[in-house]
Amino acid sequence: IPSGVAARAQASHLVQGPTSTFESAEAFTEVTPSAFAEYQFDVIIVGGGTAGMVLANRLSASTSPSLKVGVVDAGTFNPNGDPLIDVPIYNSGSIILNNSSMSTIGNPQYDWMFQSVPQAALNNRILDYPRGKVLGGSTAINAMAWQRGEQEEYDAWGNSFGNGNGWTFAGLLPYFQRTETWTPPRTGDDALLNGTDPSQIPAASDHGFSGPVSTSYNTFETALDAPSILATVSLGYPLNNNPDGGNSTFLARSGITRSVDPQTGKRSYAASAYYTSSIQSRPNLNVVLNSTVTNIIWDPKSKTPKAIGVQFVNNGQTYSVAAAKQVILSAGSLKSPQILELSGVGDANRLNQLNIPVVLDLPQVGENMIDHPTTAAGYEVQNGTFTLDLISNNQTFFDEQEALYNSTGTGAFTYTAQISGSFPLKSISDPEVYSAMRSALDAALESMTLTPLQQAQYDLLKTWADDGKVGWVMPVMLPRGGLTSVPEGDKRYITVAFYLLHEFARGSVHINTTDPLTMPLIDPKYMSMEWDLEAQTLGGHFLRTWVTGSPLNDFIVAPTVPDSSVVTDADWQNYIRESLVTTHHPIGTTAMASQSLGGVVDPRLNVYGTQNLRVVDAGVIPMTVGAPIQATVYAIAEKAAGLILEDLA
Ligand SMILES: Cc1cc2nc3c(=O)[nH]c(=O)nc-3n(C[C@H](O)[C@H](O)[C@H](O)COP(=O)(O)OP(=O)(O)OC[C@H]3O[C@@H](n4cnc5c(N)ncnc54)[C@H](O)[C@@H]3O)c2cc1C
Repeated sequence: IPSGVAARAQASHLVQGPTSTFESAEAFTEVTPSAFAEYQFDVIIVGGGTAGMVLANRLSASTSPSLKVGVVDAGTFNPNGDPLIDVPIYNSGSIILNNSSMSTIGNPQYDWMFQSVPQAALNNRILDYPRGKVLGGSTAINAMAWQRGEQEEYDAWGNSFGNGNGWTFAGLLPYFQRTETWTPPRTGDDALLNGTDPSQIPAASDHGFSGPVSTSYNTFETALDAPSILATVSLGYPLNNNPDGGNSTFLARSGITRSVDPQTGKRSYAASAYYTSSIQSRPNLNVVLNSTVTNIIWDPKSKTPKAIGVQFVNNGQTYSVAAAKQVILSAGSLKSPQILELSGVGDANRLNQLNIPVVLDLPQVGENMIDHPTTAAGYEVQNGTFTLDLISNNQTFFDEQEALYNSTGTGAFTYTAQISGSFPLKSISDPEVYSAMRSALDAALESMTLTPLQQAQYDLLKTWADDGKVGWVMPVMLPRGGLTSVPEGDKRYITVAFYLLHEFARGSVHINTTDPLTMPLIDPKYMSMEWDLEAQTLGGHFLRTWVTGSPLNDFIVAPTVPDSSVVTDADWQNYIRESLVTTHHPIGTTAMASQSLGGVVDPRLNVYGTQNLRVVDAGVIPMTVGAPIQATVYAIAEKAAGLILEDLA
């Protein structure tokens, strides 16, 4: 059996292998920072990530108005494509191949490599917080799950936070569709669940067919995929035929949608999709790389704070670039608040302490951080079970799959986690346990001083939990080990994990220094609310139940980590405190909500109290949805592009 080292040698071979994701490598010419700073832009986009590249594309396409658009990104871009980004299996390369240089995550060439502050409720652990630091942002390093949340969750943005009908599920649906070119899943004997007929696959009418991002379904399966779905059926849960249509609960019969091009088997992401060579050659669009924006430049003549440009640092040099009409912060939910605070927009007390002149007292900047934390459980499965462990422990399999991928873009190298769906809390809890949790929650909330936004959010969350319709935990299956324990020899594993979709904890991200190149203090405050820990504990019990469902139970040998001694609530809580990590979906730090609720941006995504300044990224999501968030961020940016063009016309 080949060693991991041999597997890594093969893998590094592959790094030179695959060809460009882009139509042609010719179009992209890197602009120098000094040349970029000289241009007279109408719009400057800070951050060429998920939202930023959508805006760059849509705004520079407009003829009325016609706009000169500049994008400043701190990361790099390889127009010839990059296997670590393009080849889906490398998303988890560091785990599968036990080598972080084989992965974008944990690799400073691609990842900001943020870390949280010590988390009091997690035994003071400091958690890694990866974020994409390349053109395309976090979509270049994410796990490619392409899911939407529940209709109620989006409707709340419009109806409960004062943003109006445009920000409801129905209002956003055209923008979800505008983003994607969707390829339906397989049916019949070829389907993930044998015999799935065309009436049981997702509704084409909910999807888009001419958008930049290619979305599709896995075509490669291990021995554990279908049994994991069927196990929930044997436990009495329904399956979801159409999880992207506004009801995302329970496991997706066809697997979840993913952002992978089914023709090439490559990741489809914000740079490959929205910045193709024809877009790269637009004369009115310029992108400057390796350049970190430090602050907004304000018009000294304007009474209300008016953004007229930004400063950025490239290779130790500071540059200023002008924006005649608009500065858009799309630096992501962990970085846009930092830029606002460094520019004097934030809580006046905090800014005063750092001697930053207060341009605008907007106390909610950087508050209201909400995420999806995760706990995972590993099991050893029967010897010889066909799992993805073969990639790291069987050289022949690796070679075959590498050759297959390079010639056809199919096979194990295209695998992304596909068994997932959200489960309402009541569907996995005993009624008595649930009602005890609810009483304790009410008591806890009564003793807290809530912001108006929290009050509105918690009212909704309690209703959703009680109604038992909105998903609360999201189980996910990975057909391999390496996540909770180091795989041994030729053994085979399954990892089951669950995301907590609706935390009550509210974290924050703030600066504690005026140095713009220092990472902000990221404090998700995970499990700081007892309810969250109890909900997460229910998730732990659910994972144990899941693997007892038939026919998955036939494969299970024994739990690895946590081991079989973890049984009671207290055991699970200890395990959760020791092992919980982020699922990488922080939102809410520049929330779109009415001013009376403490919003940072209005429904047109303008920063309250300013002129010519918007935030468009995951930070504007006022309360999280029960799904990974990339599809939602793309939809927000598509909608924002329309709003901006209307306002600038
Ligand atoms: C490891 C990981 C796995 C994930 N998995 C999934 C998944 O499977 N499915 C899913 O739906 N979601 C997933 N997500 C979440 C999702 O990808 C992100 O929430 C989303 O892409 C965020 O988009 P954004 O536009 O807000 O920010 P980003 O896409 O992160 O873009 C921000 C951009 O701004 C740039 N930037 C930041 N600060 C500055 C500055 N000061 N100056 C210049 N440029 C700057 C960054 O380099 C980056 O390009 C994952 C995220 C990560 C990190």
